[in-house]
Amino acid sequence: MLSRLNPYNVASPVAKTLLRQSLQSRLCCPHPSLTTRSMSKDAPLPTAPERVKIALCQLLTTADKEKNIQTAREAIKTAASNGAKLVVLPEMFNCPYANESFPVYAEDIDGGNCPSVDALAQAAQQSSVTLVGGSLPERSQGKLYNTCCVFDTKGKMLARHRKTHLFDIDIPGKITFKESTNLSPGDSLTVVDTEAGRLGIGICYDLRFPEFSMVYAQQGCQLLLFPAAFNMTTGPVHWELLAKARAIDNQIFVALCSPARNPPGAGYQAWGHSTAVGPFAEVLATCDEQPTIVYADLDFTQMGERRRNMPIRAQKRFDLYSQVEALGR
Ligand SMILES: O=C(O)CCC(=O)C(=O)O
Repeated sequence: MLSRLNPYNVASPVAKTLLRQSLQSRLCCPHPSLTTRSMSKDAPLPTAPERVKIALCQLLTTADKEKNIQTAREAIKTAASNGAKLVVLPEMFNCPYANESFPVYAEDIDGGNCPSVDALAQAAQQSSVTLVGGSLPERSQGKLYNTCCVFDTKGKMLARHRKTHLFDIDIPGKITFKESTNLSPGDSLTVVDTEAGRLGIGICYDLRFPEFSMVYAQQGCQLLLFPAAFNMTTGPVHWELLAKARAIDNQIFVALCSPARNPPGAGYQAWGHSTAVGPFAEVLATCDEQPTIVYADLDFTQMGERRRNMPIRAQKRFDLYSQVEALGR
């Protein structure tokens, strides 16, 4: 059994085996809202590494889809040549972040009409990296989603995460955005086993919901990855704070990958500041708003140490929290 004082120590070989067994048995009756990929009987789980070098590609998106795809390809190649094993792209990397753009740039992944997705698969394979392909507008059965595709080092798509919490906000005089005008929400959380570790995938606004990240931590994820595009109102105050909050809530690694900031006058100005945070809420790497690639070396064994030092998971008083859902409504 996992030690009560060390419930999260997924880095130890024994814990890894137990976690694997427990997750495999859970596959028989998975919770309908949780999608766990690459865990079929014929696809053995990749061995979780103890360390991984990640690259957060803060790309400048333009109205030219071809150009955006090419920019992504080049960044993936550069990141791999600098030793990154896991490469992450920003939210809506192939189009301007605007409700009017989503239907125009959308791709039908199931229908095979998806040049951006094909390019990502090829780039992952050519550079032999695990790729979390930011997000793009996906068209499926008459609906549009904000979708993140994850690829293995052979270019095979391991998972698709559809943004579950849509960005519908109104801060008068500052920012009003209603993603639900054109997009539909996804209905599942996405845990992906990759050569770079067990990943929990969210998109931007998903970061604001602590329960979302908590489920991923409970599922043994090592790293929470959020392609995201915060804005000039919430970015300065909430971006790093939220990354640190999710990291410290769950004693887990968190990384956020933003687009670079478009010039003043552009329809949407992203905050930038792509950032990786460790399980003690320490900023491991960050940047400003310019196009760049942020690299971070993650040592997953630190999660076990943090959780041993401060075993908050085992100390939780779930007996007192049962009304959280009712109170939240
Ligand atoms: O939560 C925020 O402040 C920004 C979220 C956002 O931009 C998004 O979900 O696309």
